[in-house]
Amino acid sequence: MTALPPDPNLKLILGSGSPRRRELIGQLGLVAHDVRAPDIDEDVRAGEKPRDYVNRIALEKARTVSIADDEVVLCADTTVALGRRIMGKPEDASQAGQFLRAMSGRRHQVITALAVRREERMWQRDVVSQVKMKALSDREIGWYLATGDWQGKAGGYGIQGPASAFIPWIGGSFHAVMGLPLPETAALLTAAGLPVMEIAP
Ligand SMILES: Cc1cn([C@H]2C[C@H](O)[C@@H](COP(=O)(O)OP(=O)(O)OP(=O)(O)O)O2)c(=O)[nH]c1=O
Repeated sequence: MTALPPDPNLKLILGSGSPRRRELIGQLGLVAHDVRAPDIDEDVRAGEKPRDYVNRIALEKARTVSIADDEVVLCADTTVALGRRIMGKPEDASQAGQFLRAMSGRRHQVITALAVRREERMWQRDVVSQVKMKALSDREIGWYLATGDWQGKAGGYGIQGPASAFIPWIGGSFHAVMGLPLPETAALLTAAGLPVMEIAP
């Protein structure tokens, strides 16, 4: 991964409509100059493995967002994998319920892929985390679905919200499960020349 020198005039574009990602870049002390949500087809290809899928989607998002030469765009994709099964954002509460029943009492993986682009150069990383979900009763699933918190979240749950009551253990990065691994994000943006964690002279 080639690293470019820091350029104080470079502007950060958040290539994501996810409010979680906007909040998480704030933890790195970053404020996006603009937010441009990518609009791409997120369908899984036949036989595609979860890790290949998320990396492909993150790259496609970063290619799709229009940027000027003094801008760098950060895109990400998060998906839940139960073995080879890919669980994206559920279409409705019934599908969210199916996902939760499938994950109940088991471990699954959450993969977040990052893609940073500046002009035609691309920097990419992925982070794989393991998440254990306790055995869920129908009552617990019903309660969670009624909160509406499952909407717009891969696998139909958010570790940062009420579903935290279902997750006794994770191995990996909490922030990556939530949508953006922070050390890796800082490293990719730094490599692309965006000043992150710089001490003013
Ligand atoms: C597993 C999990 C996912 N999520 C969220 C993170 C992502 O926003 C979402 C997965 O969908 P993504 O397709 O990664 O992102 P998005 O559609 O929300 O936004 P964009 O494509 O514009 O970047 O699921 C949580 O917030 N908490 C969790 O615990």
